[in-house]
Amino acid sequence: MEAQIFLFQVYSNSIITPIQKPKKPYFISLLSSSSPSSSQIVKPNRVSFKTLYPISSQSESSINRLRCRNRSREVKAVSGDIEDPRTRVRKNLAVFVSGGGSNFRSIHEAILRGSVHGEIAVLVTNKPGCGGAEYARDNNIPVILFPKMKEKPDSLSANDLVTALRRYKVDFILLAGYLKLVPIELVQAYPRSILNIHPSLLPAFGGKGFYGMKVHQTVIASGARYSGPTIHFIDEHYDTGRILAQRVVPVLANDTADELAARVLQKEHQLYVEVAAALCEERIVWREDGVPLIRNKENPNDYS
Ligand SMILES: Nc1nc2c(c(=O)[nH]1)N[C@@H](CN(C=O)c1ccc(C(=O)N[C@@H](CCC(=O)O)C(=O)O)cc1)CN2
Ligand SMILES: NCC(=O)N[C@@H]1O[C@H](COP(=O)([O-])[O-])[C@@H](O)[C@H]1O
Repeated sequence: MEAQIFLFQVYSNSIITPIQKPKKPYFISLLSSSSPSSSQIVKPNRVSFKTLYPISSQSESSINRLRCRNRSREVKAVSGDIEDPRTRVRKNLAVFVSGGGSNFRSIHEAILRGSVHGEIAVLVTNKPGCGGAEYARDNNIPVILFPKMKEKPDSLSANDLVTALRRYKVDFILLAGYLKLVPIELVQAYPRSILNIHPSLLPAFGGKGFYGMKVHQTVIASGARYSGPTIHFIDEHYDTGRILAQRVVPVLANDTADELAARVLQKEHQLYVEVAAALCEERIVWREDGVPLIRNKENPNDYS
C-alpha cells in the first residue's frame, strides 16, 4: 500500500528535467594500461565520465586532468593536484533489487560510514515485499515499483520510471539482484551510467536464466576451478555490457552451491562498495576501445 501511495505522488507530480548534455571532452587511449604516458588524443564517440589529457612536456605531476562533470556541472580543468572528493556534489544513486538486498545494504552502510560519497535517492523493485524494499522503508528510502505487476495495472511504465528517476536527480543506477530486464528506454536514458553485479566471471555463466543459485550450480557442474563476481555496465541484453571489475574465488572440490554462493557474495559486497566509491569520485575512465577502467585512488597512474 505504501509503495502504491508513493507511486501516485511521484506520478502525479512528475516533471521531466532535461539532462544537460556535458560538453564532449577529448579522452585518451591508454595504450599501456599502467601509464598515460604513451597516449594520444582521440575524438570521442561517446562522452566519458573522466578525462585525462596526455602528459604535457612537463613531468608527470603536471598532468592536466579534465574532470568531466556529470550532466548538471561545468567542465573544469585542474592541474596536478587531486580535488578532495568530499568537496564535490554527492552523486545520487538508484538501486534496483528483487530479493534480500544484501548488496544494497552493504552499499548503504558504506555511505553511512563515509566510504562512498553518494546518496541512495530511491530504491526500485519488482517485489515490494522483498528484503531490500523492507530495508529501504526502514531507512526512509523511497521505494518505486517497477515493472508493472499484473494485479497493479496502474504502476509505472518504462518512460514513467525515467521521469521518476530524473525527478530524483539520479546520476547512476546500480542493479543488485534485480531479476527483470531493464528496458531499452532506461538504458538509453542513462548511457554508461547503469551497473549490474553478476555472481560469475562473465562472459561465462551469464544470460537469460542465469541468476541466483542457478549460476553457482552450473559453475560447480562445469568443473570450473574459479568463480567470482563481475560488475559491468549494462546494455539492452542480459549480462553482455562492458565489464568494469571482477574478483576471483576458488571453487573447492566438495563445494555445495550454497557454500560457493556465500564465498562469492562476500566478494560482491566488497567489490560493489569499491566500485560505488570510484563511481561517486569520478574515477571511471573509458579506454579508446570502449573498456571501462577504474583509476586507483592512491596512485592516479594505476588503472584496473
Ligand atoms: N538490460 C539489462 N537488464 C538487466 C541486466 C542486464 O545486463 N541488462 N542484468 C540483470 C541481472 N541478471 C544478471 O546479472 C539477470 C537477472 C535475471 C535474469 C533472468 O533470466 N530473469 C528471468 C525472470 C526471473 C524472474 O522474473 O524471477 C527471465 O528474464 O526470464 C537473467 C540475468 C538485471 N537486468
Ligand atoms: N544474474 C543476477 C544475479 O544472479 N544477481 C545475484 O543475485 C544476488 C542478490 O543478492 P542480494 O539481494 O543479497 O544483493 C547476488 O549474488 C547477485 O550477484
